[in-house]
Amino acid sequence: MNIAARNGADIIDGKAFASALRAKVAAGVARLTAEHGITPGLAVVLVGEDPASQVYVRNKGVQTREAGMASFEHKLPAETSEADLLALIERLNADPDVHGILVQLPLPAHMDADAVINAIDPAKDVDGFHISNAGLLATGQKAMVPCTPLGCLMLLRDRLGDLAGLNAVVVGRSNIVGKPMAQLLLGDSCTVTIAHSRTKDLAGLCRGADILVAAVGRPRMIRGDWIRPGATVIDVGINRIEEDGKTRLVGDVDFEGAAAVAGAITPVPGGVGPMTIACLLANTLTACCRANGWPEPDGLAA
Ligand SMILES: Nc1nc2c(c(=O)[nH]1)N[C@@H](CN(C=O)c1ccc(C(=O)N[C@@H](CCC(=O)O)C(=O)O)cc1)CN2
Repeated sequence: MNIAARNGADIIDGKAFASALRAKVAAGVARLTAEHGITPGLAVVLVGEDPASQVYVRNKGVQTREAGMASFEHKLPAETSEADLLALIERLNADPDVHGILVQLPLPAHMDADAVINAIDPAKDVDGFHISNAGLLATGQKAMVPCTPLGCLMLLRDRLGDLAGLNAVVVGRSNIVGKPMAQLLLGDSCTVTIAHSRTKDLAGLCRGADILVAAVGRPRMIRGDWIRPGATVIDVGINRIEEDGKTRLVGDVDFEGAAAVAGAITPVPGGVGPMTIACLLANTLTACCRANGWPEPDGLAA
C-alpha cells in the first residue's frame, strides 16, 4: 500500500495501512461479540503526566472503542508507589473482562520498569514486553509480539512479499524495537545484523542492507549516502526538533536524502507510528481469541 513516489522512492503509507488493519480488527471484534457474546477488553495504565504519553494513551482509548472493544483507563499520579502499581496489575490480571494490559512507558524514575512489565500475565501482555514473550519470540514460538516491530514487519511483507534471503540491518538494540525487530526478520529468513551507535563503519554496513530499519532515537542520523539504491527503509524514529523557529517531527533517517536513493521509505509522521496502536488492537483481539481457545483472524499476528 504505497502513495506517490517522491524523489524516486515509493512512500509507504503507514497511516492508510493502519486504518485498514483497524477495520480488520473491528470486523473480528464484531464477529466475536456476535458469535460468543464476548467483547475484548484492553486496560491501559498511565503513571504520571508526561505530555506525549498522555496523547498516546488518549489515542489508544479512542481507537480501542472505535474498534468495538472495551477500554479501561487507569491514570495514576507520578508519585504512585511501585507496590500500588503492582497491586493494580494483579487486579487486572485476575479480571476476566480484561484481555490485554499495557503500562505506558516511560515510567517515573523511581519505578523498576522490568519488574512492572514482568508482573503482567504474559497471556495479557499485549505490548509483548514480558520476559516470557521475549523468550518465546527469540525461540520462534507463538508469542505476543511488540507492536512497533510487528507493524514494521507487516509493512515490509506488504511491500516486498517474501523476505527470505534479504540482508536486513536493524540500527538500534532496544528491547522494545531493535531486538524483537531482528527476531521477526530472522523468523522471515532474512540475514540480520543488529547495529548500534558503537558499530564500526555503520555507514558501510547500512549500504549492504536490502532492508534498513532505523530505531536509534537520533534525529536524521542515517544519511542518504548510507542507503543502498532500491533498498526499503523503515524509519521508527519519532524525534521532536526545533528548526527554522518551528517544532518539527523527524525520523532517525534523513528523509530527503534517503528518498532520493531508496526504493521505498516510511515517512515520519505517517509511517510506522500509526501502526503501533493498530497492532496493539490486533494483539488485544489475538489475546482474547487465545484466552478462549478460538481461532485467530488471519493476518493479525506474526
Ligand atoms: N507501553 C508502551 N509504551 C510506549 C510504546 C509502546 O508501544 N508501548 N511506544 C511509544 C509510544 N507510542 C505508543 O505507546 C506511540 C508512538 C507514536 C505513535 C504515532 O502514531 N506517531 C505518529 C506521530 C504522533 C505525533 O505527532 O506525536 C506518527 O509517527 O505518525 C503512536 C504510538 C513509547 N511508549
